[in-house]
Amino acid sequence: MAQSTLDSMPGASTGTVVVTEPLNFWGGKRVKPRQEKNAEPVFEPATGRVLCQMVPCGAEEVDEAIQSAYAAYQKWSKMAGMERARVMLEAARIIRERREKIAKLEVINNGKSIIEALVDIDIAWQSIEYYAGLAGTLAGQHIQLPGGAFAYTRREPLGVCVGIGAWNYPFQIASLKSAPALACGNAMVYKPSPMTPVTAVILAEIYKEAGVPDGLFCVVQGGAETGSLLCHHPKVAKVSFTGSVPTGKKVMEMSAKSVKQVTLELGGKSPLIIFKDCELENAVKGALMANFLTQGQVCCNGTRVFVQREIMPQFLEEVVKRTKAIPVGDPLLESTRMGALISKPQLEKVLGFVSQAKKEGARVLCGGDPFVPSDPKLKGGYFMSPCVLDNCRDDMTCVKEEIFGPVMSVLPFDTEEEVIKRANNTTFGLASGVFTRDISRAHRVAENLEAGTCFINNYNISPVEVPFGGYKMSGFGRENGQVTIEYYSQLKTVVVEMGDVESLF
Ligand SMILES: NC(=O)c1ccc[n+]([C@@H]2O[C@H](COP(=O)([O-])OP(=O)(O)OC[C@H]3O[C@@H](n4cnc5c(N)ncnc54)[C@H](O)[C@@H]3O)[C@@H](O)[C@H]2O)c1
Ligand SMILES: C[N+](C)(C)CCCC=O
Repeated sequence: MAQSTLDSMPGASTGTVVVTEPLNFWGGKRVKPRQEKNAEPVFEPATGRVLCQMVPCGAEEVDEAIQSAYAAYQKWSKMAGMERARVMLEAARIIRERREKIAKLEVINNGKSIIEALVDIDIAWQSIEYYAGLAGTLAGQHIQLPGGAFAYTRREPLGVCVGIGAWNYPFQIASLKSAPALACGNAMVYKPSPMTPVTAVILAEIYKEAGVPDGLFCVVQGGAETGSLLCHHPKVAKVSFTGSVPTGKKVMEMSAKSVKQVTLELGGKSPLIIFKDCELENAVKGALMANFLTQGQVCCNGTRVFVQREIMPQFLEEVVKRTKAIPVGDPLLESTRMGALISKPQLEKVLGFVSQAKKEGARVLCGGDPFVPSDPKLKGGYFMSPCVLDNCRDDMTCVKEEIFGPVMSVLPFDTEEEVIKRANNTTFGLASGVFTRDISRAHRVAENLEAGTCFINNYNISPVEVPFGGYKMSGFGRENGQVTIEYYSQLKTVVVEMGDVESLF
């Protein structure tokens, strides 16, 4: 079964794939949905054609998946870290071996370019490999106490963790959440976005093939209702959520009812600050990387580009020239650099932001229109031309709200003090960036920006070894890096008396 969806991939082209296999996975196998009458069509963004049906899981199915994960957790958590590592390394190897096929399926479901999807799949296996490396290192402390007594700590798993993902990095988010969870000895029940249901189940099959106990990584399909069943389930110890701020708040509220641990990876409106002493070509390239990956549908994008006034004309000329040259079109072609947005409503929402920006006084320097590729099969796709907005002010909607599309807002500034104040004037705090040749300024700015990440002289690179997560309303907890072990484990203290009990009673 694992191979059936992927087997059609090598020769697959845009507009040809239909996925018919069940998309749920628990108890070690794909599971047919029970309530077919609730099926929702899932669209291929590049064509607007129906790719598959997503049937949301109800309470019984969610419970079955969680019970199956719990049974697997009891076996997996008793294995040595080194044993878990061996299985995880095998899963990473299989992903690496099938990277092209998985990337193709991701493109067909998500609309991003194949060149980006391949990187996403590489980050996925790297994450599993990285946490496999840490699995054997989990250890506690030994603490000496008076009279020969001592204490020690044990790093223990939490139990069944739930992962809830967004649609912009479907396979990668499922991997980034499950890798540290499994390394620590937990099981995971994962719910992908209802818009991108097809690749998480491939990950589940690969874990199974690699040798995890049946049920260790389960996939349940669905939207808000299924997500809420997961957050309320009494056997769930933790919820790791990636998505928007409003949904993140709901997840936190629901999890609070039974005091579940929560990690929230939420949205952003990140500032990218370009000083006049920067290396301009790199700064322009950085601004493009900060705005146009995955059609601009990236949480940590640097969508408020602050440019020091003296270099604004040169910056705009170069950034517009390069933006106009971005090849938009069939995401499965290697030459394409921008594919289709996730859905028609998302495309309309983003175009609406551009119209609103114009009404509020912004000037469109390029793009911002629906784009119809010449290839007839792409006529129904959700494409738009990447957009650069000039004449922006801090009070404009396009500067304040997360657009989640290929729209860069450019703002002038004069001094470092002023720009830091303006950059921090947001409820979000996911990422930030600074371009300058002045090393002291770079670190001073990084220190003063209220964001979970600051990129110096680059943007949107996130190796798996480096922690990633938000400040302020962009969330809390971290993904990637060693620190994430702490978010998927708990510390038990064992206190050992070696003498007699000195009782006060
Ligand atoms: N910080 C990060 O790492 C990161 C990464 C990717 C996306 N995002 C953010 O995600 C957003 C876009 O993704 P989206 O549109 O899928 O977000 P969303 O909040 O609409 O949905 C995210 C997930 O939550 C589920 N969900 C919806 N309502 C729920 C409920 N009541 N209870 C439980 N689950 C529920 C959805 O089905 C989906 O799986 C943007 O704001 C973006 O910035 C953040
Ligand atoms: C890999 N990137 C580009 C840093 C994206 C992280 C996930 C946010 O949407």
